[in-house]
Amino acid sequence: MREYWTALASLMGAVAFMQGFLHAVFPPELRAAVARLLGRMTRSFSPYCYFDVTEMDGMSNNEIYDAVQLYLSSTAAPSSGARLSLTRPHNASSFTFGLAASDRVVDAFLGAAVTWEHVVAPRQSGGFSWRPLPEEKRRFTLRIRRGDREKLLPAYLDHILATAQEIRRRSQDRLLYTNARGGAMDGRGLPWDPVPFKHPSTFDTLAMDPDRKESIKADLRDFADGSAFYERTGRAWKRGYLLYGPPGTGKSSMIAAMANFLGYDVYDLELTEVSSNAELRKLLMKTTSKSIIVIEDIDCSVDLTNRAALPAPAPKPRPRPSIDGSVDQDAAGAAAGRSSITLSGLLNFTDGLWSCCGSERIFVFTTNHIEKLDPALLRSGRMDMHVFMSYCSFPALKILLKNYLCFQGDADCAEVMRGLEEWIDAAEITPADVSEVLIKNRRNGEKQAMEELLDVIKARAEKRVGTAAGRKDGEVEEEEKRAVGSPKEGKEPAAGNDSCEVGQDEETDGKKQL
Ligand SMILES: Nc1ncnc2c1ncn2[C@@H]1O[C@H](COP(=O)(O)OP(=O)(O)OP(=O)(O)O)[C@@H](O)[C@H]1O
Ligand SMILES: [Mg+2]
Repeated sequence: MREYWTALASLMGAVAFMQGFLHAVFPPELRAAVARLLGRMTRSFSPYCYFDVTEMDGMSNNEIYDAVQLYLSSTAAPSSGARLSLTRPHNASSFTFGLAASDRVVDAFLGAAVTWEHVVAPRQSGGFSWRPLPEEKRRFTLRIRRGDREKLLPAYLDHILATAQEIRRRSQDRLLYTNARGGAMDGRGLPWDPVPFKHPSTFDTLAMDPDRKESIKADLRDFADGSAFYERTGRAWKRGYLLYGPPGTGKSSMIAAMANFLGYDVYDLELTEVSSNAELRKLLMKTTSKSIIVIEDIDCSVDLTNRAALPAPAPKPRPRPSIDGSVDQDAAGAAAGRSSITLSGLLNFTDGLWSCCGSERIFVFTTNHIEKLDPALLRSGRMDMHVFMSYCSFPALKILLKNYLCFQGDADCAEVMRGLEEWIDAAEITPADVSEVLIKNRRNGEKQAMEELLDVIKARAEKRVGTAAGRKDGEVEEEEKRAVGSPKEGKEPAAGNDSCEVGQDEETDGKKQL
């Protein structure tokens, strides 16, 4: 035993001597160069190639690293044995999984297997940085077979980026953006202010004719799945909706329902805060795809009619005429200290070449007065769908009763239901007004709440009939014409221009009238 310990001690002494000798003869730089050379030689004989995706790209975050992390959260099945880390992104209400440090996961793409490794090493301190850097250096290393490199790489990376974007969209709560006054930029140089969008309106809670609702949902679904269609037909991947009807009929609720249905963000564009067409274009360029761009009350936002001849105010500097002699409208508007957005500027926004930067965007305009809109806005191809939000119909009322009173059609309410069905159309009451009555009476039990509603509806209908009878025929007709969204559901809407005179659910030149 003694000899054994003696032999071990002399061996360790020899190793220590050799190590000291090697360190003295071969400096660290030389050793590192030899290690690199050996690594290169092994790699050149290896059947695999390796790609590093580092967390930091210079001083900024590497977008691809984030995307890979998210992507692996969807592919790294727990059965693969990988250890997953749990995170919750900013503004999100759900958790996402990621690969933990020094773990590996195997993925397959186009029939080829690839391996991802998450490598974490401590960061060497030293060096000055304006921005605090993470204490660890993290990277993903992708290993693929040499022969698969050509076939896989670009397509696989595109697939990862697209999947990560989709996961982010699903896990992240919607955002509602508003444009800052006068195009002012925020800290990130963006003209839009985001807030979490948590509107509870969905197509289930929206009170409208079920067939029309289904057809709008189908249209939205077709749009969202229409990537190949839009590419094949050479059309920009965007769609325009014009929602019109009296106040309180659910136009804004419909926009929220659309956003929740598709999982899109909403850009609420306040036109009165935009001073020129150029600014409008900039705002458009800073929107992301998979979003709904909304202009509410388009008829009152800015005066979009007859803007061809903007008079230059006398005391202010006159706008310079351009080479062709025409007056610069933006400069004229700015000189006048007001918005100089023109109709053509707005049409370019939705229709022109600029509208195609980015993709998968829905434009929604709302108005209470469709007859006030310039026909150019309503022409075919401008707004693909014209949706008339009507007064509360009986099928819509049933949805409200279900939502507010959990009413399932009890037999002892049959009488009052018949009354509601009889009077609802004549009352021309909005879903907003019906909701108010139901909210106020919902604690009194469903039957009493419905009876209260019937009283309100009857009183309204009688008042309407009485008022109409008290006037001369001509006056009534005149009022009918002026009345906002006077046509009832199913009747032809009084759009006052050619583009709206199509039957319900009929499609003309890709534009639908609902
Ligand atoms: N069709 C509807 N289905 C369900 N709720 C509705 C509907 N219409 C109106 N409401 C209720 O009335 C409120 C006001 O509706 P909303 O703001 O969507 O109307 P609007 O048509 O946008 O009105 P405005 O023209 O004044 O902007 C909503 O908060 C919602 O609760
Ligand atoms: Mg509204």
